[in-house]
Amino acid sequence: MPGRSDTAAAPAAPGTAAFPPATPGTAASGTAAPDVLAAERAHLAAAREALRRMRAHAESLSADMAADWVSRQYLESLLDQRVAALADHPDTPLFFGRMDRDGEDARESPDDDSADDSADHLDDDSADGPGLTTMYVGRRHIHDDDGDRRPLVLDWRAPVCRAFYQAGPADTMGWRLRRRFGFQGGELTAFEDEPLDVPEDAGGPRTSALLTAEIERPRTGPMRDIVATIQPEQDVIVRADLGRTVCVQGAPGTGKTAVGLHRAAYLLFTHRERLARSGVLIVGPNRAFLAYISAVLPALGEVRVDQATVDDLLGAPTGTGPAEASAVKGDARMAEVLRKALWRHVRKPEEGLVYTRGVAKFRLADHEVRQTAAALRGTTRYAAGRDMLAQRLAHQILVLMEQRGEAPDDRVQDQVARSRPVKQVLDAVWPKVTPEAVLHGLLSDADALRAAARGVLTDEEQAAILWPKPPRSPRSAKWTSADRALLDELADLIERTRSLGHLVVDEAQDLSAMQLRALGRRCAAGSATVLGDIAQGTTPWSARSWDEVLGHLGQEGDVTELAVGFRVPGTVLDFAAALLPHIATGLAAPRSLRAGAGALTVRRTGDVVQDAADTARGLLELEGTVGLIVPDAAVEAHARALDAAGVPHGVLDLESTGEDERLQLVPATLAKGLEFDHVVVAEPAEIAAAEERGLARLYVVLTRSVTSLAVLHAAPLPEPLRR
Ligand SMILES: Nc1ncnc2c1ncn2[C@@H]1O[C@H](COP(=O)(O)OP(=O)(O)OP(=O)(O)O)[C@@H](O)[C@H]1O
Repeated sequence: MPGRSDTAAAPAAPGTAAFPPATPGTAASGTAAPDVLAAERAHLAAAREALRRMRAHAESLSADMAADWVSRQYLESLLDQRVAALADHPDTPLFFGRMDRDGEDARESPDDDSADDSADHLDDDSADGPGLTTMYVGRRHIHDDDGDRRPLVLDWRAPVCRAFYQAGPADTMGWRLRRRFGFQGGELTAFEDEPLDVPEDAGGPRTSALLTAEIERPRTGPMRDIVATIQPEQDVIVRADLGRTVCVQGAPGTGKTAVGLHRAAYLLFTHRERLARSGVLIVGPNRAFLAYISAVLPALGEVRVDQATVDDLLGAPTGTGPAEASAVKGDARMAEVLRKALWRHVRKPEEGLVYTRGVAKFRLADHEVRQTAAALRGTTRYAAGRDMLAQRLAHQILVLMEQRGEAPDDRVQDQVARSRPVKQVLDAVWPKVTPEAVLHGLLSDADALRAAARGVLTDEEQAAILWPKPPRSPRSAKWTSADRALLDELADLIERTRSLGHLVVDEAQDLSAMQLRALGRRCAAGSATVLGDIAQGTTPWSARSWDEVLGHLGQEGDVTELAVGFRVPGTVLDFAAALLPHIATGLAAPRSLRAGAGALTVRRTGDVVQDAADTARGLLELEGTVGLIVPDAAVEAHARALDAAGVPHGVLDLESTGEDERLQLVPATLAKGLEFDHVVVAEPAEIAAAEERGLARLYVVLTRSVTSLAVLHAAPLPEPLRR
């Protein structure tokens, strides 16, 4: 896909004047506007020049003062990163907003907000904005190089910039005016003023032409950042404390993914050092989705955030299994079964321990070994327990040596612990195991499974997961995606999984309890941002409630809801919402920011495949991206029809993103999380019939468009969509 050249803030809406009014009666207008625009352009030029000087300064720094080679390499790489971060991309505006308040500008710099160092030092004092009467908000901090390093642009993540996103008439946060800028390319072409010190209801509800223009700006490639137009309710989530796990329920297009990515960028800025050590990870449903969101964090200056699918983390499946087996294997009760299965590997000793030193023999009776092993069983991770058993047995031998008048030291204890007789006892009593060997043993052997699952799984459930034809060895086993989560659980029972600092989990409603537990281990010492929509759950184990999800994740957190849809126009959203009562009772119908907007066509046709190709070709005449979303089984037929009609297109599959083509042919099961300016959906009934939660899949598919949706069908529409 093409890289984003205009990561910028909102451009002027096509067809609007250079100074689009934001709020009735408050816009820049008349003769004042050109002056204002000229002054703002002058500030942009000054900021650009200051950035050039900051970069020149960074380039002049040398790593030569480093004490040794390793430090020099490290310093050099930091300096390189700093120079790269200070690059000025001509198409990216250096600021997108401005705030004003009355008073004297104290001309002092807020705590250095630059993202190069840890910003852990940004304490509460700086949150109020020290002394500035005007501040410009942008993607990165830029300062003058005069003595007091006056900030020309503040990083949007600095505490003081919270006001740009959250101040309103109800709480002005000490500011008088918010100004948003519109850009075309790198050119500042428009501004929009919003006075904050007027009563809330004066002049009717506030709408921002620049926000609407930004949302409706045609898509050209991967997802873009929303830093210029983050909404107050989104900003609260973005800036939630690192220590807090936040769970966001939101209808399609309410900005959950965008919010999760901006939260990652915010946390990295605010806790740079801590998170550089512990790490931040974004988990998404598949590679196509990760590719789609991959440009957002780099555009925000964060290039070192890992993005992974659950398969990347737990290991790609090498086989598939029946849905009933996956459902049981995904259930949280499996954790107990696995725990029992693992600890059954610790066995009663048949013999004691005899350790020979010189002519002396030291003996521990079998009941002594048994007691020692029994005292440890289940109190630690399995591997640590084995090491501790070795040390305890060695210690008991040492006591016998002392009783004989010897004076052995710690080194002798280590020798004994590593000796052959102790190892033999360990192998008999507390053998080394691998997750694969334990699971292979469990799923191959009805007796072993019964022993571990007694009182936990029913006979039918046990039968569902028992392999009908067990593979000969763990190595030859074909592991399914559900098995991978079980292996991960076992791996953690054997050795503790390392926790990261923060995890962003998108489309979390689709994860099984066991997958959530696996992710929970990876943020056990940190926190998480959990994003999803119960109505878009398409797996047989999809979550019914967020409390349940948080419970499996092992995190305490607040559930918040995003209610306003930014992507999907009102007419399209209303059409899709007819499915809601059938897929998620209790969820309110989503609300679109652009209530009256959007073009919806529902057409019955004799030849869906041909009609879809023709419709897609017509849509390519318009600006922006086009998604042709079809039943998985029909992808090939549609690809052939597009080829025959000479319509250039990419085909999305699990590994690819359809490359650079504006038209993407999308199997229904890969549409989740994606969006296109124009969407054509082929044969909804077939999409709905293809899987157990097919209506939920259809809801996902119907909510991917920003501008228009065409639904083509030969078979009757699913009942809830017949109007
Ligand atoms: N504050 C905003 N300003 C501008 N655009 C926004 C804003 N919030 C969201 N959007 C845009 O709305 C679209 C939908 O956002 P996003 O994909 O994050 O929604 P979502 O809730 O994750 O959707 P889904 O559940 O369908 O995956 C994106 O194009 C995003 O850039």
